[in-house]
Amino acid sequence: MLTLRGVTKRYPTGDRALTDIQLTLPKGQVMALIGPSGAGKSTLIRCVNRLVEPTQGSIRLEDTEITRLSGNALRQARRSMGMIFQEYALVDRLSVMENVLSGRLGYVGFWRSFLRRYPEDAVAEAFRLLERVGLPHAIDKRADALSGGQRQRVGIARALLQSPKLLLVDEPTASLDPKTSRQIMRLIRELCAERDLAAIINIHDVALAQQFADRIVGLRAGEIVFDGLPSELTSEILTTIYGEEDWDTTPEPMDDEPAAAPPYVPTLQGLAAGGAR
Ligand SMILES: Nc1ncnc2c1ncn2[C@@H]1O[C@H](COP(=O)(O)OP(=O)(O)OP(=O)(O)O)[C@@H](O)[C@H]1O
Repeated sequence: MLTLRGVTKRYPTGDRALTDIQLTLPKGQVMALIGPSGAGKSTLIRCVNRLVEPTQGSIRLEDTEITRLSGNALRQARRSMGMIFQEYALVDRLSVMENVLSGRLGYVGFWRSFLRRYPEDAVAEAFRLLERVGLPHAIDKRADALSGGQRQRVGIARALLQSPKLLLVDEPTASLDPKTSRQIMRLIRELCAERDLAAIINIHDVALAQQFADRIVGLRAGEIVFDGLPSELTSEILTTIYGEEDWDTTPEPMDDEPAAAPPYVPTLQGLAAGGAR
């Protein structure tokens, strides 16, 4: 349903961020995009909705050749791709409901949205979505009164109000604690399953990616170096993606430290044993 062929991005500075990316994402598939800083993950996600212009290659969403569009047609195509951001991108002084409704800005006319008059069906759907993401009691709260996890739930509801065909998710858990991160990833996964919605999730946390994605794509220096199932992600493959590291050990307490519980560090072994929290 989403197909990338030969996508290359070279920034005007000369940085080559992506090289000849070939990728097909079927309907309903949740794909995690992992890789070290600077590997090109954000660039790839942003090329799909053309927030970043690919230098070469083609991007197709169902029957629409995204790379050929401009003006109104591009705006329309972007509506079919919901974006969820690391820093939530909410308007702090607006209520939760108004933030969610802003997901419809591309549909209602400028004056209507300026006057904040949204069609009844959009308001009804926003209520349903806020209920679904677990925020039915926060509808009238200002966005800046919410916790990080609640803000991300608003971001998810806003993206879904667009009725997207595809979700583009950029480090959704980077600012969240481990438990909230898991809840957010679980929510995204469940919503994708309920709606047969495909998602590309750019994420640094490999354990979360393994736990909640159907497929993992590893980028290194702008190239795909792994594309497979979460269960296929071995230490060797992690080394191919990120470089040399001892992936299977957890830190030992120092001799003079009390034997407190070690900090949670997900390991492949722990995950295989179902030990991830
Ligand atoms: N606007 C830009 N202008 C020039 N170079 C850029 C720009 N944005 C990104 N780059 C370069 O493109 C490469 C890929 O960057 P990108 O942000 O896509 O990587 P990333 O994998 O998302 O990194 P991170 O995990 O740190 O967010 C890097 O070398 C980066 O310096």
